Amino acid sequence: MTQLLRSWVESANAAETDFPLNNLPYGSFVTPQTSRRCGVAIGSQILDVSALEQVGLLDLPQDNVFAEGTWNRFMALGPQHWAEFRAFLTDALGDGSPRQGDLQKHLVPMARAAMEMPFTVTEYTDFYAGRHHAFNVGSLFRDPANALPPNWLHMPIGYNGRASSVVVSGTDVIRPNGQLKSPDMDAPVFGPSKRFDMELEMGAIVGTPSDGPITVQQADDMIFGYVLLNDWSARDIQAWEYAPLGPFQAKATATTISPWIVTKAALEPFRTSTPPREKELLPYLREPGPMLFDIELEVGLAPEGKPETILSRTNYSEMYYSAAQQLAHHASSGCPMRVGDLLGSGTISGPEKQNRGSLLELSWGGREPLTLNSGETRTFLEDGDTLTLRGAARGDGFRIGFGACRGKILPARDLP
Ligand SMILES: O=C(O)/C=C/C(=O)CC(=O)CC(=O)O
Ligand SMILES: [Ca+2]
Ligand SMILES: [Mg+2]
Repeated sequence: MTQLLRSWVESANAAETDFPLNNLPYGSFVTPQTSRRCGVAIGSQILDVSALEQVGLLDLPQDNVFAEGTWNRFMALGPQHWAEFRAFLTDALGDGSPRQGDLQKHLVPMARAAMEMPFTVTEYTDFYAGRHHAFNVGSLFRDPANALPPNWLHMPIGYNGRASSVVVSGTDVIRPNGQLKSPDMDAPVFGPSKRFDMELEMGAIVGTPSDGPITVQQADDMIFGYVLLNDWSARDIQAWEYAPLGPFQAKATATTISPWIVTKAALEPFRTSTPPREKELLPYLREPGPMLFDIELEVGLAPEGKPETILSRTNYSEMYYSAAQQLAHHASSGCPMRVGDLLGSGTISGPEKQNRGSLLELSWGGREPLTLNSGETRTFLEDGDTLTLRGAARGDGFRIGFGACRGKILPARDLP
């Protein structure tokens, strides 16, 4: 098991930090004094790499890689530069580094910074690759006897989402209006969703473009890093609109991501395999090695002014298909993939009730309300609720964390 790497930034050596030297995730931030910057999380601090670039302390093949304050231009430099930059940071932030004096001036306390979107999302696709979630939703929306669609064990099913809807943690989420029609109604009405829900997912970020089919190994090599992702979902809008083309407005309100991109490099020690195949996959989808990661996940709900209740705990290793398999499938038609494309894993539910990654499943379609620590009950989200996803891979005496992925629900807009 990998050990904690010690840093001269003391807060990075604490067992409970999300951001030890082993992690070094990438984000974007502003402070009251500065415009948008690219930063690297280290303990309770952010290393301002836009400033390091400006003063000439970085050795990169191009100018102005970090000038815009997003990580897209850095991603486009490619895997060799990703590795070199990470090696530079690991060395320069390591205990006893002679660069401490130069870098110390460019540390910003996280408490003074507000996080922005770490990258510009080029396109966004969401998958449906968690077996427990697909089984549960199939049972609730369709037929418990045929819960999994016939194609499900043969390919990672997905839909094209909206890049424009992806927001960074901390952004409020306005309850959507939409067409609602329950089975007992003759005609739909238009109004606020009454079954507004979350989905606990991971997002994979494409860092290398492709133009044509790729192998699963090539797909894994193309992935730059991972974020936590909450695919906010209006179940009442979804149930009425989804046939036959899939989710549309139900999932177009917002998708929240965690502020830090945890690189694939930081997650390498935590690789794990997808579960045994129930049906043999076609060759283009077979994995040459372990391509999932052991990442513990949880979701908490805090009503306005009340303490949080943990609703669910699960693990990314529950997925049936890895992000690499999803990316290989996505490109299999010749669909070009681009730097900054975001792939949602699909909702990550586990085998037990306390491992379910959506309220749809936790409340079993609204029929079994949950009781919160405050004594209130919930089937779906109420206005004023704050939902927080957290995730970390656990090493020996350290954790590779993502920071919180949080959103608060605001009341629906007045109708147009
Ligand atoms: O089974 C359906 O009709 C729809 C399921 C979903 O909610 C789609 C989705 O976002 C997939 C996922 O997150 O796993
Ligand atoms: Ca989803
Ligand atoms: Mg969405």
